[in-house]
Order: sequence, then C-alpha cells, then structure tokens
Amino acid sequence: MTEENRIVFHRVDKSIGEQTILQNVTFEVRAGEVVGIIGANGSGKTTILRLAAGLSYPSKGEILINGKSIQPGLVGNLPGGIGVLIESPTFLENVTGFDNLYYLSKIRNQIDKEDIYHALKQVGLDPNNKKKVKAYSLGMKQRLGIAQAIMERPEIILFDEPTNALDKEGISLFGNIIDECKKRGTSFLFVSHSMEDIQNYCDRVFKIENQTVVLQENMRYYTVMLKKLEDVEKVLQIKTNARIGERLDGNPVIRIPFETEKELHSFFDDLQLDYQLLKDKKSS
Ligand SMILES: Nc1ncnc2c1ncn2[C@@H]1O[C@H](COP(=O)(O)OP(=O)(O)OP(=O)(O)O)[C@@H](O)[C@H]1O
Repeated sequence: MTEENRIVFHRVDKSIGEQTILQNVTFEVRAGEVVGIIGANGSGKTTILRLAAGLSYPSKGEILINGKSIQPGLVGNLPGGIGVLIESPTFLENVTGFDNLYYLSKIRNQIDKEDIYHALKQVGLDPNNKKKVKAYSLGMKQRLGIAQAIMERPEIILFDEPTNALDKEGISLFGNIIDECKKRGTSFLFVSHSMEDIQNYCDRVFKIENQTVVLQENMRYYTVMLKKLEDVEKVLQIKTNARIGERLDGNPVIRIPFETEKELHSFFDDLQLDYQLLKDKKSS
C-alpha cells in the first residue's frame, strides 16, 4: 500500500458571512486510514465534512481529493467518488429502502441490483422488505444511510455520527463494514461525539480547538493479536481504554492506544505476553 493521500486539507479557512468557523486547518487522510474529528458542538466538524464532500468551498487554502483540487463548480465531478453520510439521511418516504438506493445508484450508474442487495445485507436490512421508508425506525433509516454511503464501494467515505440510533447489532455490523472497507484501502473521515466510536475505529484523531485542528497524539490506536483469551483480561485490567476487536484466525484481537509503537512493545514485553502487532495499512 502506498502512502497515498486521499484527502488533503492545506491551510484551509472557512467563513460563513461574518463568522469565521475554521482557520488554518491542515491534515491529510491516507489510503486505508480512518481519521476521526472531534470537538465541541458548533466547533466545525460537520463543516469539515461538507468541505471534503465538495458541498461547500474553502474561503482560503486548498482541499485535494485524490490529488485533485476541489473547486466551486466541480460538485459531482469528484474523482473515484465519495460516499457520504452527513447529518440525518433523507430518503423518498413513499418507496422502499431498496428502491431508494436503486434510484440513487442510477445517478452514477456504476453498480447493479446485486451490489445494492449486498450493501443492504451488510447493514442488516432485508433487501426484499416491502416496507416504505416512512415506516422505518430511526435506526433503520441510519442503516439505510450507511448502505447508501458504501454501496458504490467509494475510495473515500465521510461519516457524520454514523452510529447514531444504531442498536448493538447495527454497531457490530458497522464495525465489520469499516474493517472490510479498510482492507480494500478505503479512507474514512469520521465525525463522532462517541469516544467509544473514536477509540474503536480511528487510526488518528484530530480535535478542533480554537477553530483549527490539533492531532491527538495519545489517541493513536494499534491493532494487536494475542494468543490467549486470558491475556485479553490482563491487558484490559491495565489499559481500560483498550477495545476488543474482531477475532483473527480464532485469536483474540484488541485495539489499544499508545503514543508510540515503542511504548506498545515495552508494554507487552513487560507483561511477558505473546502478541503480534497487526500493521495498519498506513504503517506498512
Ligand atoms: N449554513 C450556515 N450558515 C451559517 N452558519 C453556519 C452554517 N453552517 C454552519 N454554521 C455555523 O458554523 C459553526 C460550525 O458548525 P458545524 O455544524 O460544523 O459544527 P459541529 O462541530 O458539526 O457541531 P455539532 O457537534 O453540534 O454537530 C456553527 O457556529 C454553525 O452555527
């Protein structure tokens, strides 16, 4: 995997009317990386996603998507396509979930019905459900929104609070989707108020402070495979912010934060545990 940058914000300012929302925002999202954005209400998180989606333009600075600068007038022309779930998804209320996705797929005409079936199954919705969207629960609408964002297998996915209203099963399926997309090299820019989401899914996290983004160094998460289940307990007792991940070849996997890889190795060596650091694409 190359160290290709999928999203680049370079010294971006954004003002709306008289109000300055963002100043000098610089960061990048690499191929196969999940980058989280956190910050207080009204700090500009959604604004960053809207800028990355080409739904709004920088007042100053530059945004590159797959190497191409986002310019006013180029909406819909973004290279490779971007999957977007920003704010509450809106759908045609009087048709089924499947039909909604089918009509949307006709805009680009890149996928067929099988792909839509697959995306719906991935989020745990029955593609043959004849219920109209107006009869969907909040969680079902959210699942449909996720299915819509992933169905065309875009290289870049922008998610605003994706686990909102999802139940336990929905969250677990969402985790599988992130894992599968990452394996394909999909990049995510991810806004959430849930620290659990941020810790579970993000490789790097930026916080909006004083209108700019600051890298949260202590939130770099590593994926580690252990050999024994009891070792997971040992680790969780010390590192309470570690998270249990999907098993790999039957072995337990955890996501665990360290400031540096060196710290990670000394932690596991000190505990004398048999472990394997699974390299993220960004560091391979
Ligand atoms: N269309 C708009 N017109 C005027 N001001 C706007 C517009 N969109 C956003 N803003 C302002 O920009 C600032 C940042 O909004 P944004 O929605 O990006 O924040 P956020 O961090 O996503 O907030 P939250 O956590 O509440 O979702 C807010 O002060 C908001 O009022």
